[in-house]
Amino acid sequence: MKTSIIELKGLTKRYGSIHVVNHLNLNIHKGEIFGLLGPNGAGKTTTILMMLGLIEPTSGIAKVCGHNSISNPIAVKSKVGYMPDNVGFYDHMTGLENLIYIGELNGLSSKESEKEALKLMQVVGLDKYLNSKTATYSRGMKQRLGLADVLIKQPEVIIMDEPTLGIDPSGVKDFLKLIKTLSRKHGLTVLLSSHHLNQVQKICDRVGIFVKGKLLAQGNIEQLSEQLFSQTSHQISITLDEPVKLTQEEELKLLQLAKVEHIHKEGNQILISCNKILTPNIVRFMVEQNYNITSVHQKTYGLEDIYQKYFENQHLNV
Ligand SMILES: Nc1ncnc2c1ncn2[C@@H]1O[C@H](COP(=O)(O)OP(=O)(O)OP(=O)(O)O)[C@@H](O)[C@H]1O
Repeated sequence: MKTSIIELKGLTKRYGSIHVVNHLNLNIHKGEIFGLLGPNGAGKTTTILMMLGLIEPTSGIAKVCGHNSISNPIAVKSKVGYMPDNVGFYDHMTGLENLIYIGELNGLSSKESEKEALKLMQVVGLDKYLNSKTATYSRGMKQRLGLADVLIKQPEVIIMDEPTLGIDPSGVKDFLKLIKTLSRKHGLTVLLSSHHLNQVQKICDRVGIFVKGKLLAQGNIEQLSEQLFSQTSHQISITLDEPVKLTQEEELKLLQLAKVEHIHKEGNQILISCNKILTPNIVRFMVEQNYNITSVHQKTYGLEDIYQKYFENQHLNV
């Protein structure tokens, strides 16, 4: 059975009459990377701060590593490394000095802290910038140093608020890869909040879609896709060497293939929606009808599609 590291039960935060977080139930398991996704103002930061015991919930329970965040925030803080969206450093000190200082604040001796800091600067890829003042660090370098700050505490859980904000695309890729490697290597549980879907999709084991304080859905990409696109979960596009001229009879036969929902023809292309992967059957059918196929593309739904469906769908029920 999976061990829950973060457990939220009916977690609620109200300011006046406004529910910023509304009856949130969520379990995050040991070693998993969970992405809390939602637009600005969804309540992600408030949720994180309640998990850390920094904001008191109006009602409900938040537990991290078995400790109640409200009654035992110190125990929670000893297990969690928190990286806020804007990590601050002492700009007049070097990256290494900043990290050693954080190590000391977390109870390491100067010697231990220096040893650990040197190791971590290498882990996060800042070994060439040990002695540069953090005032000269780029945003991406600061995020890496922020991660080292978190790791020097040897946490069991890492919570990151918008960790990729303001980093360039190649920096983001490297940074997320680093998080994934660290999580897998050390069995670290990672919760990250973000609205950068494509990035998150690459490293998260599961995501939760959070809007106006409510968790609308949670699961891995395949599960969410299945829930949302169960009627037309697959689209196959076939390109021919000439404009598509399916006869009515052919179209009917195609529709009779089990699970074909819809056929759309445009120029040399035919787009078929079905709720089961039927690519081999459809290709065989087209070949049997003597059509020359130049390409076949099978669309699978990604997080971008899932997100869009939740946020841009007129029927959104929140
Ligand atoms: N102390 C407060 N008093 C009143 N409203 C607040 C307070 N703190 C947060 N809010 C409101 O709660 C809502 C959720 O804020 P929160 O910062 O948790 O969202 P978020 O999902 O982290 O968004 P962002 O990505 O913009 O940080 C916002 O509408 C915010 O204005």
